[in-house]
Amino acid sequence: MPTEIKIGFVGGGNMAEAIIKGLLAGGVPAGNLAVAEPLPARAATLKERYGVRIAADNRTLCAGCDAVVLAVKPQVYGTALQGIEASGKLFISIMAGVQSSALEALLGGESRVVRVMPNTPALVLAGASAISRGTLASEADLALTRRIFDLVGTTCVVDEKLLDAVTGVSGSGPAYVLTFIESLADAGVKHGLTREVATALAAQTVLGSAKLLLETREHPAALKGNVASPGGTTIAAMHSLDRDGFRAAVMNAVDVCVAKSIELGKR
Ligand SMILES: NC(=O)C1=CN([C@@H]2O[C@H](COP(=O)(O)OP(=O)(O)OC[C@H]3O[C@@H](n4cnc5c(N)ncnc54)[C@H](O)[C@@H]3O)[C@@H](O)[C@H]2O)C=CC1
Ligand SMILES: O=C(O)[C@@H]1CCC=N1
Repeated sequence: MPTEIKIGFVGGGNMAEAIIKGLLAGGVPAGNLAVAEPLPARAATLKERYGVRIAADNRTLCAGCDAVVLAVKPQVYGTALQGIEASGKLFISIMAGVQSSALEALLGGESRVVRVMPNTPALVLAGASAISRGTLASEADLALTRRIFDLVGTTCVVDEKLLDAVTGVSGSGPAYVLTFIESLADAGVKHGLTREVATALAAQTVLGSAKLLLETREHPAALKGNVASPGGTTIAAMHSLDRDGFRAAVMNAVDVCVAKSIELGKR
């Protein structure tokens, strides 16, 4: 990561904080990072925790940066970017749904836009991000964006049309997985475990299963088969999950999430 690059964040919420943490861990000096955040208490927290500069407003922020991360909610980006001078900068949007063409049209000029769909495990440097480049961004812009997001987890490059699917799988995915962990822990409590023990067992089971899958590169069904002994406990549980529509529930949730991402992009 070039340490001289100045990176600004429009919006200093959860995802901005995650990326800031990664950049600092990757050796970018705090003095080269700036945030424009309208909530004074939140801005003060970011300054105190990370030593980043706080810009007076979005225009001032953008004027002093080489790359600008758009980390506001999709519903407010129109007002957040009013009067911003786009030329000569890279805009990295992490907003769900918002197309690079819409940003290019709003920013005007030769605006270089790269889109990223990260996720909240970036906060502990274990995120998964998919990246795609707008029409005016260069290969170097894509490479720089990838280097930034490599600092907070894994990255891949996809066609922009697939970013809604990415949102359905990994962008929103932590919420599904955490609900699964919560349910598994609830079941443990129902059967007599303490909340603390049940949650620790459930969370480690998800972490360990993911690690097993990523390290062996086997198909999940094959690894699942290794758990299920003939006539044993697991296959009885799997039958119950299938009867209750577990897989369909997950796929339906992703359908709804993808549709919502597409809808956000049409506003
Ligand atoms: N939270 C998540 O899991 C993920 C979120 N995203 C995307 O990241 C973006 C940010 O999400 P979060 O960090 O979760 O939201 P957040 O609500 O934590 O942060 C947004 C921040 O923007 C600030 N803000 C509001 N209006 C502003 C304005 N006009 N100018 C500058 N700042 C303004 C808010 O005060 C807030 O601190 C969203 O567009 C979302 O689609 C993408 C992937 C995952
Ligand atoms: O819920 C949302 O809209 C954002 C985008 C992906 C995760 N959170």
